[in-house]
Amino acid sequence: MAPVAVSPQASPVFKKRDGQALEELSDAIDEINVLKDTKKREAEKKAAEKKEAEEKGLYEESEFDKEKDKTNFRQYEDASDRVKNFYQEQHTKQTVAYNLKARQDFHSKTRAEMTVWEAMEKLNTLIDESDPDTSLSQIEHLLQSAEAIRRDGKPRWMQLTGLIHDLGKLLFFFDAEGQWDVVGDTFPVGCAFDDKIVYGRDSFRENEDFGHKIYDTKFGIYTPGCGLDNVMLSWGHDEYLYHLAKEQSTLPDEALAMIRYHSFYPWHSAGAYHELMNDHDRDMLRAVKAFNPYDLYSKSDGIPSVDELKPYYMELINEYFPTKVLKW
Ligand SMILES: O[C@H]1[C@H](O)[C@@H](O)[C@H](O)[C@@H](O)[C@H]1O
Ligand SMILES: [Fe+2]
Repeated sequence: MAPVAVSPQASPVFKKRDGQALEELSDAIDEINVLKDTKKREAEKKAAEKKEAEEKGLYEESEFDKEKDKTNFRQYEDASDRVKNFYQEQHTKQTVAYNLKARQDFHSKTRAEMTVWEAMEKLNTLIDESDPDTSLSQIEHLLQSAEAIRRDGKPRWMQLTGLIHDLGKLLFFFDAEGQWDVVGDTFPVGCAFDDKIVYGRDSFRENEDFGHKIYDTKFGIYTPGCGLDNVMLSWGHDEYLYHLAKEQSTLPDEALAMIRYHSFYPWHSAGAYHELMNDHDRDMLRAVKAFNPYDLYSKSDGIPSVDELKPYYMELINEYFPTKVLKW
């Protein structure tokens, strides 16, 4: 073998050993790198699988309500006068003019500053006059929804959405004119009232927009496919909390849609107003439909223990509301 240029002191034996050690070291480094790489890929794969499982979970059919008789819910014809009178008033007073004013008022000030849990406690005295299915306090209804979502193994952000979805009813304690501009099913104003709304088109006879030459036409002030973001839904707790959560939480779009549209039964359950949707709304409709059973059918579940559940939900609230004290 031809002599190699090495320093005269270096013995060929050592050189050979050094070379071997170097090679071994480089092999070891390679091995570690491969291992690191595999670990990284494994972690990425796991995260992707977890995300997929979570998302699949979101759209999977609800389990908790399998044994329930669904025909017992939302029976408006047999409902009490309290419910009937509520809708009579709501359908008369939710006009385009009122809705423009309500939105202006909303943006003009901060009504209170408090945490999500404080808001739940404040809401505790309100009994919803529009609801034929529960006379429980709102904190109990919220915990029932959240617990049903949790029991079915749905994503954490969805559990939190269940917990807060009706917190907008706090409006009642601020500027509301009654319950009619806080609770109840919602519907668009500015286009024809659909017959699929509770108690039908006829229940809007006293509304000043009924028979209006623009507002009472199929598309009214809107255009086909304009997207629900551009549609004025009757003002109340959904719209109010949606704006708040959009600005002050890190909840995903699906959660915001669940909040904004959960009372829009004519759309998410009866199939009305679909011509106004855009592609994003079609995606969101799936999420809202997935949420609906937890809102509606959990009303016949047992009464949850507020104190026992508080620690779990406090952690969840802090995860998605980084500022803790919110502007209401
Ligand atoms: O989201 C619900 C739903 O729309 C009910 O029908 C109504 O009675 C409640 O007020 C509301 O919170
Ligand atoms: Fe609600």
